[in-house]
Amino acid sequence: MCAQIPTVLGRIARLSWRTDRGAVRLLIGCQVLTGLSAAVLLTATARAMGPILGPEPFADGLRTALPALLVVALAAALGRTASAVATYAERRITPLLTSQMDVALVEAVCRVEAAAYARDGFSDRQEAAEMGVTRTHVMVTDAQRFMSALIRMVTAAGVLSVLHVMLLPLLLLAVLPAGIGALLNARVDYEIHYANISDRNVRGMMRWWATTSRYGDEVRANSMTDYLVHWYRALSERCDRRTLAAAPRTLRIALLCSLAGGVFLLATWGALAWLTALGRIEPAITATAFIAVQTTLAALSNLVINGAAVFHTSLYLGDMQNFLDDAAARAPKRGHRQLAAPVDEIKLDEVVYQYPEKDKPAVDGVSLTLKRGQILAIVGANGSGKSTLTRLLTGIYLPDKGVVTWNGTDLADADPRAVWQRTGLVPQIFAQWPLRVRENVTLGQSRTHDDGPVWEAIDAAGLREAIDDLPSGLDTLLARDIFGGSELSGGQWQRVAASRALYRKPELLILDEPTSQMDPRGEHQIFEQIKAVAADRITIVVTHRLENTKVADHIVVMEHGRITEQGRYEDLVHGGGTFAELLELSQDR
Ligand SMILES: Nc1ncnc2c1ncn2[C@@H]1O[C@H](COP(=O)(O)OP(=O)(O)OP(=O)(O)O)[C@@H](O)[C@H]1O
Repeated sequence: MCAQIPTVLGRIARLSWRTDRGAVRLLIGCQVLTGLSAAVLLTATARAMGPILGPEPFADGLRTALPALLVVALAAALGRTASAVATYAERRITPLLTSQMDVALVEAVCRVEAAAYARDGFSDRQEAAEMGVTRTHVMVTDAQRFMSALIRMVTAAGVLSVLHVMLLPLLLLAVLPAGIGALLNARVDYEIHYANISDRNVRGMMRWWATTSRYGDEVRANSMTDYLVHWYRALSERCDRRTLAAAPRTLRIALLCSLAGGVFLLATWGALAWLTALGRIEPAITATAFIAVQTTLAALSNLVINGAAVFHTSLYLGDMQNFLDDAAARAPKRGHRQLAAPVDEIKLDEVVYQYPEKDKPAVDGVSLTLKRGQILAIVGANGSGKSTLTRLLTGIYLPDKGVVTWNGTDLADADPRAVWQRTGLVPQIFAQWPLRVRENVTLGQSRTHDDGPVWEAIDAAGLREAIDDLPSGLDTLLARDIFGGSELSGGQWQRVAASRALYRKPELLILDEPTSQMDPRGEHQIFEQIKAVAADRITIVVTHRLENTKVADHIVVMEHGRITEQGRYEDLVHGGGTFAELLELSQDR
């Protein structure tokens, strides 16, 4: 365990150095000053005690000792000032370092291949890594206190060794059990933390879902509150049970270590008294010995306690580093080929994709060719693979077998940014960003000071009236939970999602159930818009409203991950297949 401490200290030093070199220099300077002042203080104390406790009259002794006493006072003041400045330097580093770690974690998660989210335990490992960010808060403080205690201990121990060689080993034995206890308890804490990760992760997610105002109506009207609170409490109790189950273990460790430490401490004081009684330590410097023992004891205690804290932190930092390494390994490793503009053809050739932990492919041997100007409609039962197919078409997922090409370039070889710069997606479940209207439309695009294109996209989705009604138009914050924020209706939010995709003027426009929450007027407008802009791009519409597929040049019907029927609307309506059956069912009311 102790072997890890230098490595962790080195890592903390490197991270801190990268964050604020000036503060690190200041911190190191203060540490050195603290150590020096402790050494000067002890030496000057020894000098002062000689005349004060010597044979000459007390007043004369005091006068003789005055210069040494002044040095003691100055050293003490210097030590305290250095310690205060060290705290300031540490406070300059910690917030920046914590934010850096936090941003690194968020960035790592945002940059992994989307397929990584479906990997078993990814989310739990992320939760474990979050603890590393939290511990960053105390990391520099722990390291600084450890180093400061080490320096104090070295200086005080030097003085103590001069007094008698036996005193230092005895003191070491007195504090060692406390150190071992702290390390063992750190390990127990970490084990409990690890055992609770899954439950804590689920609890954190459920906390958000249960308390966000977004789902407040559903929670109340469906009488979910009691169940959710009960469930939340049950999860909390399960975590608490694990924590409590470890309490006797930590008590045993603490008691045994205190006992051993107490015995050795008694032996140290006994040894000091014995050495004084035997005259091995002069009575004149017994007071110095007393202070040296006290100082070394305090420094040693701080050393082992902060050493254990550094070790404790290292466990969580280890999790965070493992997660960051894992996320880096899961970042897209595709080629760097750029795409020739415009995108004239997107082709899927015998494409297969299976989610991890699933026993059947979600998309199973699909071949398809899309040409610029074409509108493709994808229909099929729930779970037939439509959304997964759109993820393959955009390169969000790469196929397990087969290839997806854009203008003949395999997406596995293409720079994903080049692909996504040309894509506009309205997913089934879209984000309702707690941002202003303008940012909700332009998010991900370079900033423009002209609102013309934003209004154009808003008009295309029929959203102008709703935006005009908002208190600050495009500047209105769309977050009802935030002071000054406003809220839109479900259909209006869906129009925002459509505006967002249209604003990008993408070469591939994918709309997955884009009008599921819209009124007929809104739905009509969106499909008119799709037709109006179709000539410049490839458009894909995924829908269960089969009437809407009339806009499409080509329709594919998916079943169990395969294309089982395809053609134009009129062909499929009279084809006697699944499409005709589904259409008939939708009209049978
Ligand atoms: N992220 C995921 N992880 C694991 N399995 C998934 C994931 N997303 C989808 N699946 C599975 O893949 C299959 C196809 O899902 P997909 O979402 O592509 O269907 P869909 O046709 O779009 O369905 P719907 O009409 O309900 O939107 C389903 O069996 C589903 O359970």
